[in-house]
Amino acid sequence: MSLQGVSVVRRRLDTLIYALRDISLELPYGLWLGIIGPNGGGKSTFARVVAGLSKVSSGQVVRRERLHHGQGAHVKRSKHTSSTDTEPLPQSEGTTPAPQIRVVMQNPDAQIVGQTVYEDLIFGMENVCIPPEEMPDRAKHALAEVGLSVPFDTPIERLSGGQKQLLCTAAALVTDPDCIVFDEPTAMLDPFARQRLLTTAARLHKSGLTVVWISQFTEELVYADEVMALQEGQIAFRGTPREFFYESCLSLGYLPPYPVQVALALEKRGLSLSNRPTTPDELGAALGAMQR
Ligand SMILES: Nc1ncnc2c1ncn2[C@@H]1O[C@H](COP(=O)(O)OP(=O)(O)OP(=O)(O)O)[C@@H](O)[C@H]1O
Repeated sequence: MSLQGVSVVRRRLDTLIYALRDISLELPYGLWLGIIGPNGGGKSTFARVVAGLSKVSSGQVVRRERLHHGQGAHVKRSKHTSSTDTEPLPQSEGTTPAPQIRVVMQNPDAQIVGQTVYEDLIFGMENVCIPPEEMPDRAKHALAEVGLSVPFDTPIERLSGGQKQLLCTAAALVTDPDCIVFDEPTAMLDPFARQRLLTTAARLHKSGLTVVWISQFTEELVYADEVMALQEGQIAFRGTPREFFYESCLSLGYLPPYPVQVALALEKRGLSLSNRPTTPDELGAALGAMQR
């Protein structure tokens, strides 16, 4: 998919504000795009545009179908001119289905609709007309994929916050999406549950899922192929996580991940680590190499 000069204008009382302003980028299949930005920076609006849940005020969203078994590519352009939001974009104009993009939001309770784990998974499948006989297998498979081993009939209120986010991810997976947009999915989780959700997403990404991961935590950006920082609806930075952490993070007002802070502190004392580590493992390897 690509966004070409996309702006989203919102009306607040008598003022028009740009929730997104002139955003152009490619989101190829298989990419992990990490997004960071302050409150009101435009992250959720971007998530909604990518998912086809928000109209754009100007510009184009071009949705390209994934190529399956030698089929020709099908390109779908959406141009919308309304400044209000929330009507789904028309998802398909031809015989080829539009790419499936699902969203996992910050608050699991706002998106879980079933009373039990299975009921919730069924709801998503009914929405996209999965044949009923396929549902139990798909549900079982999706739960296994996210590593949530609870019985189908588990009541939702028995799940922890972290388990609920895994269920939301499974509910997205049951429909076999091309892309999942995670909109600050760890904001309400403890560190253990955060890490578990992140590594689950990383595993799914390895098996081909396109991931858009929005977070206020810089250490969650290490998995990204590309990082985008949004400020006041505009792209303030685009590049690799390493470039972001070492070149732009601090100047944009974010504290880099701890291993980067250590490396920068060492750099200040004249000890440059050649690999510019971004993870504890990389930092350990760099320090280990210096000792030898
Ligand atoms: N439905 C709406 N009506 C009017 N203004 C809106 C609406 N949704 C978002 N905005 C405004 O658009 C701008 C971008 O909002 P958005 O929710 O996309 O930012 P965000 O980066 O996700 O913020 P947060 O981290 O607080 O969720 C903000 O100024 C916000 O107030």
